[in-house]
Amino acid sequence: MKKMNTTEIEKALKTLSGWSLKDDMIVKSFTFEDFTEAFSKMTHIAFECEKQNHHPNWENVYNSLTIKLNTHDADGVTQKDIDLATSIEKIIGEA
Ligand SMILES: C[C@H](O)[C@H](O)[C@H]1CNC2=NC(N)=NC(=O)C2=N1
Repeated sequence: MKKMNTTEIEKALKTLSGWSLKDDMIVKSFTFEDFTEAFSKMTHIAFECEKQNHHPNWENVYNSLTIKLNTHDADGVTQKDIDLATSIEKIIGEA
């Protein structure tokens, strides 16, 4: 899949909320009520990642979660990252 340029990425990020471009990755941090909620969301996200065969770089510290997405083969951001970020937004928005 083709690596997107900065203009294309910034345009795509306008369809999402709170994601930014940093070091050739799209990044967002989330804060949850507690570790149980954070890990529950991570589990849900993990199943979606398997479906899409696209996986995050992420860091969880207690109730916080930082997700960074890129595409290894393209060495940058592709539509696959935008699609996964869109799915993650949906999952986080669910009760
Ligand atoms: C072989 C397999 O398709 C690849 O390693 C997949 C798996 N998950 C992936 N996840 C992410 N974020 N980027 C990739 O390029 C990627 N590639």
